[in-house]
Amino acid sequence: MSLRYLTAGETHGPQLTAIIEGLPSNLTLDFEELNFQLHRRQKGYGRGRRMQIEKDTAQIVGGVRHGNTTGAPVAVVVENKDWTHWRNIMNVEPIEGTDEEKRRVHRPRPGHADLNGGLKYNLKDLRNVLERSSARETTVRVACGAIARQFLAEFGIKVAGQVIRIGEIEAPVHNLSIDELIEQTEASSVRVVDAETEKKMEAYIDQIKEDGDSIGGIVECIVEGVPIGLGSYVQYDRKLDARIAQGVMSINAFKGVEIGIGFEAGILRGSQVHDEILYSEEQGYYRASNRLGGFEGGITNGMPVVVRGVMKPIPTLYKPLQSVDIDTKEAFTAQVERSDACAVPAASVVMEHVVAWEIAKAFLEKFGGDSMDEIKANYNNYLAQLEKY
Ligand SMILES: Cc1cc2nc3c(=O)[nH]c(=O)nc-3n(C[C@H](O)[C@H](O)[C@H](O)COP(=O)(O)O)c2cc1C
Ligand SMILES: C=C(O[C@@H]1CC(C(=O)O)=C[C@@H](OP(=O)(O)O)[C@H]1O)C(=O)O
Repeated sequence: MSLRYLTAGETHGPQLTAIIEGLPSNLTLDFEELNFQLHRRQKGYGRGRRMQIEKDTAQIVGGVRHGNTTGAPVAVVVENKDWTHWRNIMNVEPIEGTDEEKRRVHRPRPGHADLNGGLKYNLKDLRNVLERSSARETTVRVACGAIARQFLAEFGIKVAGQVIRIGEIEAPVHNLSIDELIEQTEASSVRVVDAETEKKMEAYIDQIKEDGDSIGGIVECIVEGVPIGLGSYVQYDRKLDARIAQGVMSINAFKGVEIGIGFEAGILRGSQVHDEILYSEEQGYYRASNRLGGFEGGITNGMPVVVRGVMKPIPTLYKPLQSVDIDTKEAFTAQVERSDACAVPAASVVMEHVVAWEIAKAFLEKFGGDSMDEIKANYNNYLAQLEKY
């Protein structure tokens, strides 16, 4: 059975829920580390007031005993603290009340799922759309990814993320190791490694917010220690770079994905793009560069996996754009809901976990087994095979 999960829950409902299937038994979970990852997603300069209300904590309500997975589906719950303020508005049972009391949404926000969702599901209260389309759902996606990340760590695979750009401001290129990158971005409010860029980005976000506007950016995820051979060229849906791209594109507000140098590959010559092959006794086969971001033929080549994603600006604007009231069809400005001005730093944490998930899934497909011991034996066997090749 391949690794998979489903999520359920609304942004202002009682909780988000995820059920993960396909995890092996005897994976020891570090709950503190899991909650640390949820906490990281909540941070980042430019977030709105909601993040001050929530204190995201994962409750594991199935599939784990005494800290270890059992092989059964793992069920994860994250409560919405804000629900206490929305209890009546979000009631499952019918309740009497005016539109105002029900916080009905009827002036769709351009760029959010409001209008498309309303038309598609024939919903006249667009709250029914935004409650589920909200990026609040990424909380439990991070919880699932954090478990995947712990699984990968058992095999020495490390995941880092950083912000490359917020609007007009670009972070300078650096040469840090993955451990240094993890440490330094962790200490930054915008998840960059130098203090000067951090200050510039903060001031820029302040200005955008003051203007009643929003801003997007570019984020990067790096995964080190990935073995050669995950994914496959033999079938379109087994290409791991393609699966990672789908995962990244599925994050709310993401509009594009690049692997390695990505779109630059359309500008440069072949001799400037392809990574030359080298061999040494200690390292085996390796590459002189990593422009292709760790992939050839949809298969990992042992170099770090490097993925970039672009996030558009947040659709909810405090100075709203033109829209149409779905009741009267009259021109109106879009509804204003409480909102972030910039969620790029938070989104980079989401991307790390989405990428970790896809790699863990491909890892399990290759070295699959029902327990950690079985997977480790399969993995070591494969490493020995590579060595003999
Ligand atoms: C971490 C994160 C936080 C977000 N916060 C908001 C927000 O506060 N307000 C908003 O309108 N959109 C926010 N978004 C973006 C919307 O969820 C997204 O634009 C919407 O679901 C429509 O989907 P699409 O942009 O992928 O087409 C956020 C996205 C992410 C990843
Ligand atoms: C709740 C989260 O992000 C939310 C994502 C979001 C949206 O429309 O996507 C809108 C906002 O919701 P609210 O109106 O309740 O403040 C964000 O706060 C979160 O990231 O946990």
